[in-house]
Amino acid sequence: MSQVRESTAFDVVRVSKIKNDIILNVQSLKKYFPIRKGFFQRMDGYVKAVDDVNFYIREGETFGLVGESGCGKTTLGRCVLRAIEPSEGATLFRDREGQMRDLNKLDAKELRKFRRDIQLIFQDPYSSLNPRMTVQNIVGEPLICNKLASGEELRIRVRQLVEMVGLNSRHMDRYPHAFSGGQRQRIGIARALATNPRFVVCDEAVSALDVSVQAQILNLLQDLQKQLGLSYLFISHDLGVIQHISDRVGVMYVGRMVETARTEDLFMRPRHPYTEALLSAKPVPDPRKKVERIVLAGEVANPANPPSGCYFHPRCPYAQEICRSEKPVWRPVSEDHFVACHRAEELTLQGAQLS
Ligand SMILES: Nc1ncnc2c1ncn2[C@@H]1O[C@H](COP(=O)(O)OP(=O)(O)OP(=O)(O)O)[C@@H](O)[C@H]1O
Repeated sequence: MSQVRESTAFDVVRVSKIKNDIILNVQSLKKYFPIRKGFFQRMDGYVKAVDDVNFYIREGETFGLVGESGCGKTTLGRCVLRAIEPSEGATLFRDREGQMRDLNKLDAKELRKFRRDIQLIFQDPYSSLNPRMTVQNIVGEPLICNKLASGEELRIRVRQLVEMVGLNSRHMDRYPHAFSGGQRQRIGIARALATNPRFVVCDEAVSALDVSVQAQILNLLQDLQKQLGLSYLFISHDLGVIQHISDRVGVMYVGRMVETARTEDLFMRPRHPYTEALLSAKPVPDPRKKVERIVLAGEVANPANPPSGCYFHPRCPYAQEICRSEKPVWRPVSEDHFVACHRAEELTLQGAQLS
């Protein structure tokens, strides 16, 4: 625990010291993309894609990350994987010996070791698989690259993985084009699981699929989680999917985490006005149970030039002077429920009907 920083504005550090079931603890994470202009590519500010984000994920849990397009979900997922370098902050990950290690401080060699433990399932099962490779080669590649299997052992391991995701192992010598979208996503999952990871980032993993196929893949991910003890960071813009799969949910707005809570708590008792508005737009199967839709005024803020104070204040129906001038502190409002809103303790907000 020596690498835990003391400087965060709230209690995640304390939480992680008390609870040893946290696998990932993200602290004050930032990713600012430089904006360059003109012939000389002069620096002209930053896009604050991830702006001081804090959250944690427990072992064996699914943490759903939701928010409008462009709010920074993908960038956050990539920073956690260190597929892109964060600008600042810590990503503490529990290693197999139980120690929390800051992934952002690891050198290339150490990071390679961790890469086996942390994998990514992509959104698009059509473009993420190499069309010139067979299923055997696609799924086997991470095993070869990490020197985990070769020869007959490799073939046996790939067959196990392919069967584990519900595909017929007789089709291992076929190419991706011979499979449907759902089957391709199963191949992508088998590949992600090849190195026996403990933590998987699922970035819009079912968004490109038909609704009936979505349900099958979500069920598969849940079965695999139970079987293998996986922890997921599940990124989606679809609240229905997030509600179905997540144990806890985080809501992002313009690069910032505005609220995290257990799924039922977040849906039934939101504490941030943006979460309330997002939930009010969620489709429900029974229209008689529809809650009043909150139509937000104005546009989503520009992450290159965010507003002062709370980034949501220009659109917030509850905004007061303090919201315009001061950034709200990220703080716990009840167990496992964190929020960044000046008025979180005094507002009673409308929840959603659970479907
Ligand atoms: N490489 C980059 N260079 C500059 N800006 C970037 C880069 N990647 C992302 N951004 C910007 O960062 C912000 C967050 O983008 P990101 O793709 O993470 O959002 P998102 O919530 O995943 O959106 P979507 O659901 O549409 O994928 C956006 O304003 C985007 O334009």
